[in-house]
Amino acid sequence: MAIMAPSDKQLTGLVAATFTPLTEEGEINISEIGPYVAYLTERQGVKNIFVNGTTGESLSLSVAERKILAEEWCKKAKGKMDHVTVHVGCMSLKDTQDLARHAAEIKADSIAVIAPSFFKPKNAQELRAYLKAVASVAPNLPFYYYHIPSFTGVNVLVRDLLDGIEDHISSFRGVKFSSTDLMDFGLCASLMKPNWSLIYGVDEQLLSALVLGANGAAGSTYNYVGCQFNKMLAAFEKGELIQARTIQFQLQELLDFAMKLGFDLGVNKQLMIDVSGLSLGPPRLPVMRCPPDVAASVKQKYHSVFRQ
Ligand SMILES: CC(=O)N[C@@H]([C@@H](O)[C@H](O)[C@H](O)CO)[C@@H](O)CC(=O)C(=O)O
Repeated sequence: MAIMAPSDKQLTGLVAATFTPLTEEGEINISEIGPYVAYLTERQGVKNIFVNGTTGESLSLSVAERKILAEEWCKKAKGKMDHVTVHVGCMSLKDTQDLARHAAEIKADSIAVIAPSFFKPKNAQELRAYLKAVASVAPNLPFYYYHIPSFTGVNVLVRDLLDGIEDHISSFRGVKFSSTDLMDFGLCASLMKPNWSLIYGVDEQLLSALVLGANGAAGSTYNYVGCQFNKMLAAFEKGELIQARTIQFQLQELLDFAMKLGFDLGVNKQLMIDVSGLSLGPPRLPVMRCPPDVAASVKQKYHSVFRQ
């Protein structure tokens, strides 16, 4: 059994899946990361971040850019954030291992990995072998499988993956579960070990996942409505289900409105820019910038739903 580093603290609560600040020309805008960290901690009450995930456009960034970002987030989060998870998944095992090694060097608190989506693992055994090969290069870093079948097309049931996983990956610490399959999620919850975390990633139905046993939540909307979700978590913990449901319904109302107008990363990033005032720039092609009329109506909806 590997001896875990002192950074092996359990991941719980809200985790903001960060957007990547880009300049208007599409280059990394590193100078926005310090203000971004301050905005999350001070205005949203969010103390955990998930860097270079789907929201962070990781698969549209080069490995070199991802290293620069991960390094800067870790630097700026030091002493301010409780936990920095770096997503290291790429299409190639070698690139993924490279990023996993790098995350260990820069002292990230944990890593998460999606399944590759071109040549896909076909079953739990193949997925486990892939994850083991990644974890083996950073054996002291807490390791999470990141399940996001809507993007990867890898529909291996997570409960099958969990079967005996610690015999293969001693640093395994849980799952970031971004699927709407609540039966698979519930079965994972029933298999959880005390030092694992089950982090849910579909913000619009977080409350259902909390009922089933989620330890926390990682998502894009916690960047700009984290303060509301923290109220929902507090209400849930106190057993005030009606209050928790009211907040969940508010977010559903906002996203339902945005989805009808074509909610995607471009719209999501623009919403974050409008709410936070940070200069996060456009998304990277092929994702398009949010059209101004869509941005204006989603922003108006945000203010009407979350009237302070
Ligand atoms: C598919 C997707 O983008 N899911 C988001 C959610 O936060 C999502 O934007 C939200 O639930 C609205 O659908 C997160 O799970 C993604 C995430 O955590 C990441 O950056 O990897």
